[in-house]
Amino acid sequence: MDKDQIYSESMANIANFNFDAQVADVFTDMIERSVPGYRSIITMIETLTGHYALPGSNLYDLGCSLGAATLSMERGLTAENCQIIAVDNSPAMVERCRKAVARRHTCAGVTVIEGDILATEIADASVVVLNFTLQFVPPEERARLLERICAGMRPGGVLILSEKVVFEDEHLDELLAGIHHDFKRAHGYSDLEISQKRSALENVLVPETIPTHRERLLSAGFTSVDVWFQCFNFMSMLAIK
Ligand SMILES: Nc1ncnc2c1ncn2[C@@H]1O[C@H](C[S@+](CC[C@H]([NH3+])C(=O)[O-])CC(=O)[O-])[C@@H](O)[C@H]1O
Ligand SMILES: O=C(O)C(=O)Cc1ccccc1
Repeated sequence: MDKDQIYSESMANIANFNFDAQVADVFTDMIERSVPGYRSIITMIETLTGHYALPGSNLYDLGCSLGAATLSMERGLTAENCQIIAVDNSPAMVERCRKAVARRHTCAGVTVIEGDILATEIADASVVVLNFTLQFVPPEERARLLERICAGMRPGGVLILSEKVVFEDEHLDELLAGIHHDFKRAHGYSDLEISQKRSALENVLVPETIPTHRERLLSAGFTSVDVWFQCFNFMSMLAIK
């Protein structure tokens, strides 16, 4: 696995973060060293898929990157005749995701689509995964996307929504952001790398509070919503239709 060193040298201008080939090449290393609990969430998506997937339904991985959640869904799937649809709008990610899926010969029912999740039809779904993707969608588009996802789901289906979050309590917010930086330092990132990446993510990754996510999911039509995993300022919610 290639090591993420994208922000290791001092940069005069820091461009907005984007999912290009340079990021795609190191993405697994980057996300594992940057997101506390990422591996646990990926593993649990397997268990959750086993529990919620309904026979003959569709399963979606929206913003699939290299397909880590897609492959986890595929491993956990026991229901018959399901289709897994993985979508990402980064050509570099999609190209690598297709290769990863092709390497697993059990992945007959997986389709990888290069496209915008804001324009992807969601139909007859029992499991939908937004694993650290909604945070990159413009805030004003988020409610409409969640409404469309809910409308395209079967009753009893689940949306797994993982996000970086902020906290209303300013002291707690600073504390958990600081602990996240400690986590990154402990995983080999320098203060320069951490601060340059923070600048690149400004206005690109827009985190919200847990109550904002909960209320919007309920307004979108989900009946039961709660956090099932949290590590510092990263969490994952279940929203059941
Ligand atoms: N509008 C959009 N349409 C399609 N894709 C999008 C859009 N906006 C962003 N993306 C894609 O969403 C992904 C977000 S990464 C997901 C990790 C993965 N889920 C994982 O479980 O490893 C999270 C992170 O980097 O923190 C990128 O691949 C973008 O190209
Ligand atoms: O690195 C960070 O500070 C993050 O917030 C997580 C992240 C992980 C991978 C790509 C973009 C953001």
